[in-house]
Amino acid sequence: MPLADCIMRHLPYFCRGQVVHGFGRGSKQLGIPTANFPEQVVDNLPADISTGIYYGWASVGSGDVHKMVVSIGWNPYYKNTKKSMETHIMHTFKEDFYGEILNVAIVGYLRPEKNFDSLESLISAIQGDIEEAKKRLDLPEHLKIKEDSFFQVSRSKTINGH
Ligand SMILES: Cc1cc2nc3c(=O)[nH]c(=O)nc-3n(C[C@H](O)[C@H](O)[C@H](O)COP(=O)(O)O)c2cc1C
Ligand SMILES: Nc1ncnc2c1ncn2[C@@H]1O[C@H](COP(=O)(O)OP(=O)(O)O)[C@@H](O)[C@H]1O
Ligand SMILES: [Mg+2]
Repeated sequence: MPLADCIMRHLPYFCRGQVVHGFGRGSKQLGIPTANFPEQVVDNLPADISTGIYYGWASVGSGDVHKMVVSIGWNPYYKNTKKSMETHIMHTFKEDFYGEILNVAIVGYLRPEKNFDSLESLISAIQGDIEEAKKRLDLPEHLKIKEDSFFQVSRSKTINGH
């Protein structure tokens, strides 16, 4: 089966988990903070979902649903030994949300993970991903996922306190 078919079979992919600390490499200082999922959520990803850069929707706790990009893999630029799943939400938050529940719906695939010659080229690739994701998420087929009951449930759950 072609790689893209393999990936698309799993999309949209919904998952949630508590936001944990990453490697603290200062992605925040670079203007691109990424909310990291715990190991358990990463281990639960379908075995044949390819590592790479994806886009979709995300909410924190019972908050609003925003556009997001997510990186799944070993960050070849940093040569991580542990697979990570990190979400950058296209929204300015008033404060950090470590420990809160992050809800994500992955709807599309952008590219494989790559190594880069410099930090600047990694940053501009990520900025390119963000712009591309913003555009693609305006397509009706993706916009409808924003309204999915997955996000509604997380809202009512929290509001009703169970
Ligand atoms: C949209 C997006 C694309 C990314 N693409 C790559 C990539 O191609 N190669 C790579 O090594 N890391 C990539 N990263 C991961 C960054 O290297 C990572 O977010 C950074 O190391 C910060 O890690 P930290 O949260 O542990 O501080 C990407 C991250 C995002 C959000
Ligand atoms: N727009 C955003 N997208 C993702 N995380 C954000 C955003 N704004 C603030 N944050 C906070 O920044 C943290 C991630 O920053 P980062 O520099 O990647 O550190 P870490 O290495 O701990 O993941 C998230 O866990 C979250 O609490
Ligand atoms: Mg991070």
